[in-house]
Amino acid sequence: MNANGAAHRLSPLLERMLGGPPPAFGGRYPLPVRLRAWDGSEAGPGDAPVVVLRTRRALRRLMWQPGELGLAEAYITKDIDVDGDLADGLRTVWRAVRDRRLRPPRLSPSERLRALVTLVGLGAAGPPPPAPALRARQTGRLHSKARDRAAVSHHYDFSNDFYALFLDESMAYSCGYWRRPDDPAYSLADAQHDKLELICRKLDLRPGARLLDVGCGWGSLTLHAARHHKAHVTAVTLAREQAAAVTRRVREEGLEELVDVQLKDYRDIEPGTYDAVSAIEMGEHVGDAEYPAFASSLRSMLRPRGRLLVQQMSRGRAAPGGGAFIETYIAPDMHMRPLGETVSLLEEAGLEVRAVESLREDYIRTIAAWHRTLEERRTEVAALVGEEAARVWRLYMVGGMLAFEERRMGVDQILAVRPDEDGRSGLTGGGL
Ligand SMILES: C[S@@+](CC[C@H](N)C(=O)[O-])C[C@H]1O[C@@H](n2cnc3c(N)ncnc32)[C@H](O)[C@@H]1O
Repeated sequence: MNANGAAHRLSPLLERMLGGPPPAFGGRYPLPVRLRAWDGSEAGPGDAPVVVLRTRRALRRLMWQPGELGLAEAYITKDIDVDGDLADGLRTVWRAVRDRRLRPPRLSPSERLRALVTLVGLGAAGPPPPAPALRARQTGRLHSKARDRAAVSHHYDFSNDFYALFLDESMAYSCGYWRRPDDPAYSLADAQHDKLELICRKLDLRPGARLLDVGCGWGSLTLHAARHHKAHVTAVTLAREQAAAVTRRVREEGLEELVDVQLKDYRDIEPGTYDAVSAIEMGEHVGDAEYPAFASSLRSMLRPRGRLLVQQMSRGRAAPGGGAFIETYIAPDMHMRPLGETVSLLEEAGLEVRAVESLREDYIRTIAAWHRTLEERRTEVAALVGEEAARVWRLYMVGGMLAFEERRMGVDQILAVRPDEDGRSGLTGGGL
């Protein structure tokens, strides 16, 4: 073993930089992971997940951009890696942050100087490396129509072929409803079908009913409602590639009489009196200040006693966005809030909330299924979108799974009605 190897020189430095406040009886918390450096040297606990610093450039990234984004970018560019299961590695780091055994880097001026000397000694000091080209660049006023269009385009116009590689055949890009999770023959496609059916039942869709599907994605609910329930659907998306795909699918299935696809912002939807409105994992894009007006416009689109189904992710008030990595590489400008606050906002808009159902565990299963397929098809994925994008998506999937597993995020279906002026809801009480 090389006791003078890079890992041995880095380990105490990182412990000093990142270690939480010392435990009651002195000493420092050891790093929660084992380090393996580019020269093959290793340091740290023997039974911990192994973080591999493949290059000296990894240190430059972390030095110039400490924290979540620097770490993520070092992973994306393959400067660092996790040996074995990425979820184990992230889970370990996340728990150490949660338990304050790790903290954001903080150094006194003299420690900073010593850190620099160590890095120079390792040949790892230098200017900041360029960021990966996949970064989203957001300009303009937050949630202006132009900025929202750009944010939506960054994520959803990325590549229809790529999404088709890992979504099930319905192309649902939202949490499924796993009715029989213990049945090995029960698949993601079954869970998405059961989710779509559940939504149609909650919305009481009957032949001829008029549904407005706001944020229709690649058309999973739109097509299901038209195909199986003979509903007339107005399907709205802000993503050009999605609108083109839904239009093509509608034509292929001969559903032109039932479906009208509109490429537009929800703020530009023509007034209507729909029997039902759905917003399936679209509200996360709306923004905090804009949500009351969004909720009002959903209500205004309903006829009296019409029903609304919102499926939406939730998150603690202290961390309403997706975090630095997701904001920069996946979906900029997302805003989530605790479930109860969304319920209040819908009620303040004049809607009556009738039922709330949590699907948190279902999202762990849904993302696990997407992730499994992306891993099984990793060669095709890399050929289609490139190795860096494949690594962005691996990080996104694994990080998302952990967030739902550890209850940092939730996802819920909220059923609401627009009562008529005499207060009648059209529902008869319990039981949907
Ligand atoms: C996560 S996808 C959900 C897709 C679909 N509902 C499903 O379950 O598969 C979010 C959708 O919201 C749409 N969206 C986001 N912001 C929007 C806006 N300002 N106006 C209209 N649609 C928007 C996106 O275009 C995308 O179709």
